[in-house]
Amino acid sequence: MNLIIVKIGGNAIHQLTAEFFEQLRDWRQAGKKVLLIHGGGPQISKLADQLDIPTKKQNGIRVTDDATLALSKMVLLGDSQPELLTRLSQAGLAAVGLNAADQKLLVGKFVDQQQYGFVGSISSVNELALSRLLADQIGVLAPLALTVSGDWLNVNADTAAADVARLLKANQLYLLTDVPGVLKNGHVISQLVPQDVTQLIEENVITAGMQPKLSAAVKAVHAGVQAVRITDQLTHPGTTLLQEAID
Ligand SMILES: Nc1ncnc2c1ncn2[C@@H]1O[C@H](COP(=O)(O)OP(=O)(O)O)[C@@H](O)[C@H]1O
Ligand SMILES: CC(=O)N[C@@H](CCC(=O)OP(=O)(O)O)C(=O)O
Repeated sequence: MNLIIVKIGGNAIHQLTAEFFEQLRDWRQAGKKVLLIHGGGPQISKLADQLDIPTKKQNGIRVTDDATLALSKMVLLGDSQPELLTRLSQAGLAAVGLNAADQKLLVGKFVDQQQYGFVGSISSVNELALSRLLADQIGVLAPLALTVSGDWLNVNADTAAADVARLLKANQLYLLTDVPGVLKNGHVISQLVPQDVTQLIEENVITAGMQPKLSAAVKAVHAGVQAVRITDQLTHPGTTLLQEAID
């Protein structure tokens, strides 16, 4: 699909600039379909803390029991998504809020129920419905999925964005985060290919939240997404992950 997917982390929702909205406007005017996949992790952790529900993460993934799942749905669909939609509306951009249950948009499967509880990855997307929805508005999609038997699953937002990009063969995937790109010795690495990622993980240059982000990104380029950009601003080049190096 002629599609650009942008993942916006929970922190990034509060740091969107005028340039961000201008870029979205330019893409829409050029006839591109745009899908935003939002996070909300810091907000989920904050509410869990206020409710005395312990936060447990393994490999950057939230271990999600019944109470945490209920809380995650409430925060993502009741706070993070409307917040982003408000910003888009204020910028004069037509947008629609979406979740897995709308026209079975996202079907998911458990990652490892024993280890993570109600955590999933995306196994299929209702491409026809999504394509129609994105014809005349920007889509704003929450990182949740429904299994075929109707269980809700919490999905890491980087994984959700990369899964959807892979399944729809999006042209480009942007992972907006709180750093200007993948850093080595304090400098942004401008271009990476999958082998570099493996090496930088072994060398402990890529750690913490950057590791699941890049693993998801590598899967997306292997599946045919032309480029994945990791940056703090749509208008900054950041780090580009490509399947093969170009000069
Ligand atoms: N090589 C690296 N370059 C940049 N950031 C890195 C690197 N290794 C680990 N990180 C960490 O990864 C973080 C980004 O991942 P994460 O916190 O999960 O972001 P988000 O919430 O936007 O998904 C950075 O803030 C940084 O602390
Ligand atoms: C399973 C899992 O880890 N889900 C994430 C979904 C939100 C997310 O990823 O938000 P950020 O991008 O803001 O971190 C979570 O519960 O935090």
